[in-house]
Amino acid sequence: MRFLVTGSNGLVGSRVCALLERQGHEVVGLGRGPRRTGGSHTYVEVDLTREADVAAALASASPEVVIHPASMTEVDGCEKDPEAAYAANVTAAAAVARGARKAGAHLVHVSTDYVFDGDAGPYDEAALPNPRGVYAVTKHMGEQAARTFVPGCAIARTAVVYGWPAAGRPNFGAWLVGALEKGQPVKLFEDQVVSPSLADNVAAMLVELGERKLGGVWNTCGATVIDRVGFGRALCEVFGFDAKLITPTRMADLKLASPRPLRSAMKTDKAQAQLAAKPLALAESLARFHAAWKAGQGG
Ligand SMILES: NC(=O)C1=CN([C@@H]2O[C@H](COP(=O)(O)OP(=O)(O)OC[C@H]3O[C@@H](n4cnc5c(N)ncnc54)[C@H](OP(=O)(O)O)[C@@H]3O)[C@@H](O)[C@H]2O)C=CC1
Ligand SMILES: Cc1cn([C@H]2C[C@H](O)[C@@H](COP(=O)(O)OP(=O)(O)O[C@H]3O[C@@H](C)C(=O)[C@@H](O)[C@H]3O)O2)c(=O)[nH]c1=O
Repeated sequence: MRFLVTGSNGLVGSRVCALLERQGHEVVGLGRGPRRTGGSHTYVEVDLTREADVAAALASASPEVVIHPASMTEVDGCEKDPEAAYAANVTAAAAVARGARKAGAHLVHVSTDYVFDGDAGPYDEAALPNPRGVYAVTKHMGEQAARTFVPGCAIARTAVVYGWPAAGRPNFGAWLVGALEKGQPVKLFEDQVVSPSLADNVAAMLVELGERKLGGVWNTCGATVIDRVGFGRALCEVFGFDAKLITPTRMADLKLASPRPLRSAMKTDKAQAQLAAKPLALAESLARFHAAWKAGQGG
């Protein structure tokens, strides 16, 4: 099948492209600026906020499936620059969805657990979003844009994505490993309960949603619900790092620009039951993360 993947220089997009290539699909990756990933897929440089350029890229690629992970993902950055957040998370999402519609392509639109207020997680796919903060609001608007132009699209929500090697901005897992392996202390939130997700596992679920042209909302995240300190301690056990380097802290103690949900974990029963690519439990995800890290170190 012919796939178009946005954000192909980013963490999720790069893993989606790599997996599609391994599976023998034709892949066109769209990214901003020069190509920053390997692989043999076609790469096209496009600023997704430029609607005419997006339309031209989609028309020329003529994909059967579009996977759209590209986004402004710096949560505090979005709060400080709502214009940029709106452009990247709403205008671009609408442009990609319009292009997919014109091409007659299926759309897998990638979104976030942060569409929820976090007052009552874990959430299933039927739960009603109540986004707080500019990142969350614009991601929710992006979902609506995708559904407007491609009603049969998949809305794939994921959460706290980590992977090695890190592509795109530093991810939570890679940031932790980088600090802990140097013996640097870290402060982790004990009061934020999430569904950490290994990038390769997320990619596998997104690709399946594309291949099977499934629509509707899907929680495409890890299967384990855990707070950030619990994640850090589990990571220390798998990597052999000193868990005493972790100091539990509360989110309110850090003066972050954007509000964040406290309990935005998501239920994975639907994906577990209906997808061949199952959401992985934390132990398995961390084992794979560790193996990738060791391989990257030549060990
Ligand atoms: N990472 C996480 O913890 C989570 C991510 N998600 C969602 O998953 C998706 C993928 O996230 P992830 O891969 O981690 O994010 P990354 O930040 O690693 O990648 C996003 C990519 O989008 C690109 N991009 C942003 N704006 C534009 C633009 N105007 N034109 C072209 N490309 C653009 C970025 O380009 P550039 O490199 O030039 O900035 C970057 O390569 C997003 O939709 C995000 O909201 C959901 C929950 C958690
Ligand atoms: C999680 C965490 C972060 N921090 C710091 C690091 C950083 O400066 C800031 C924000 O951290 P993070 O980037 O990991 O957290 P955050 O930006 O909230 O991560 C979110 O990203 C977006 C894209 C999503 O959609 C969410 O699912 C979620 O993964 O807080 C800590 O000091 N301790 C912690 O336990």
